[in-house]
Order: sequence, then C-alpha cells, then structure tokens
Amino acid sequence: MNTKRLVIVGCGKLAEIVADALINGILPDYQLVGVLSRTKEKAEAIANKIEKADSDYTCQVCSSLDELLALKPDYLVESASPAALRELALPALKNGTSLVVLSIGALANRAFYQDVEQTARENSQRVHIVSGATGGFDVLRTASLMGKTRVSFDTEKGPNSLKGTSVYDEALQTEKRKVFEGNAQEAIALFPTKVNVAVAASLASVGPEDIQVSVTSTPDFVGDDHRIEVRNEQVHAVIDVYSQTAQIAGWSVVNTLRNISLPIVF
Ligand SMILES: NC(=O)C1=CN([C@@H]2O[C@H](COP(=O)(O)OP(=O)(O)OC[C@H]3O[C@@H](n4cnc5c(N)ncnc54)[C@H](O)[C@@H]3O)[C@@H](O)[C@H]2O)C=CC1
Ligand SMILES: O=C([O-])CC(=O)C(=O)O
Repeated sequence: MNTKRLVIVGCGKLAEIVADALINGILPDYQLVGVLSRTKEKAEAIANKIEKADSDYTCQVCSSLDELLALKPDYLVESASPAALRELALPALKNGTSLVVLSIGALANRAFYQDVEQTARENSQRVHIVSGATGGFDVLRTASLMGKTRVSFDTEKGPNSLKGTSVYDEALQTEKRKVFEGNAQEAIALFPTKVNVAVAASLASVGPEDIQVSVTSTPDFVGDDHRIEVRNEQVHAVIDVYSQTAQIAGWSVVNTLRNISLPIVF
C-alpha cells in the first residue's frame, strides 16, 4: 500500500468529518500527519482523536503553514476559508503538496485561478475541487465541452444563515425574498463564505462571470437547497441538492480522497 501523508488546514466542523472518516477506516490509504488551525485548541482536538485511535504515527499540531509544509504532505485538505486558501495554495503546490479544497470562492478571482493552475502544472501537483454541498460536476463539465451552454445556480436558505451579510434585515424572518441576483463573482464578493458551491459549479462549467446565480431567503427554512440547471442544444439537466446541514461538504472531501487513492473511481 502506498500510504499518503495528509494534512488539514482549518479544524472546524468539516475537518472533523474527515478526521473521523480516517479513524473509522474509510480512508485506509492516508495518515493524518499534521493539522493547523487559527484556534490551536481545535487542531489539538483533532490530533488527540488520532492519538486516541492508537495510530502508529503522530499527528503534529502546527503553529504555522511553514511548519505544516515541512512535514512534506502529499495532500492538504483546506477546510478554513477562502482567505486561507489564497494564502496557502501557491506555497503548498511549490512544496509538492496537492490540494483538496472546500473554500472554492477564492478561485473566482481569475488572476489567482491562473496562478494556481500554472503553479500546480509546474510542480506536477493537482487541485481537487470537491463537490461540497452540491454535485453533478461531471455533467456540468461534459455539457460545457459539447458547445454553447447556459448554467444557472439558485440557492434557497433560511434568513438566519444570511445574518451578518449586507442583504439581511428582520423582515426576512417573515417574508420570502430573492436577496441576490448576479454572477458567481458578484455572489462570492457579497457572501464570502456562503456560496463556494456556486463558484465551484461555475468553474466546472461556464466560469464565474457567465453563470446566473440567485439566492432566496425563505422564513423558517432549515438547511440549504442548491438547484443547478444546465442547458445546451442537446442536453437539459437539473441537479437539485437539499442538505439539512453542511455535513455533506465534509463527506465530499472524504469521497474525493477516496477517489484519489482507490483503483475504481466515480
Ligand atoms: N464547498 C462547499 O460546499 C462548502 C464549503 N465550505 C467552506 O469550508 C470552510 C470550512 O467550513 P466549516 O468546517 O463548516 O467551518 P468552521 O468555521 O467550523 O471551521 C473552520 C475552521 O478554520 C479555522 N480557520 C479559519 N481561517 C483560518 C486560517 N487562515 N488558517 C487556519 N485556520 C483557519 C477556523 O478557526 C475554524 O476552526 C468554510 O469556511 C467554507 O469556506 C463550507 C460549506 C460548504
Ligand atoms: O453549505 C452550503 O450549502 C454552501 C456553503 O456554505 C458554501 O458554498 O460555502
């Protein structure tokens, strides 16, 4: 078995799903050798889990990206924020570390996307964009290759998940309203950590400027519903994923890591 050295940046709810999957034997080809988080206690909690699972290796709690990269990981899971992805992507790729990324919003910036692409190529590494809280990237990519394609991305959320953004007001607690219409670049600028999914779907198809995105707030709505519609001359597909929590995004990292290491992939 060719064991891969894995590290995680951002030790929150989604990182914990990946660590638990590892402990539960769902990622047999990986060792979680290092963790880094803004809150050190969260990184320690994950490292302690690995320790308690009687692993025959140590998971190091790191205080800086340099310390983490010095562990020479094969793969880095980013489960922190778009700002973190902007900081770590190029140094990690230059270090010979491939990326599995959740905070895809950072890649809506064309110049950054191109730097990441070129650095990955020059260092023979790859950047895996996970399906997160949505999916259907295979059909999105395939349809877009066939010729002119239109793609829309419509999200429904509860008002509480929009608190702290410029579109929020108390009336949303009782009134259903479309609070955003635009493209994915505009959407991620307005909601920096809430529409990574829309940027991911756009990168898999027509690009962040050319996808039509909307966000609707519905009173008492629990979770998120992401509906992608893709159309070209021959194909019409609808991918509609409801999820009660964001856990599906953590599991999509697990699925991607399995695809990287298993002989048969989907
Ligand atoms: N693609 C998708 O479908 C989805 C993507 N996301 C992205 O995944 C990220 C993680 O989500 P959760 O685990 O739910 O968030 P969380 O808030 O539970 O955990 C994030 C952790 O990262 C740490 N962190 C933040 N910035 C950091 C930095 N610069 N360096 C090191 N650590 C840092 C925080 O202290 C926190 O412990 C979100 O920020 C969001 O951008 C979230 C849900 C769905
Ligand atoms: O969890 C979701 O539905 C989507 C989300 O936060 C993101 O795309 O960043």
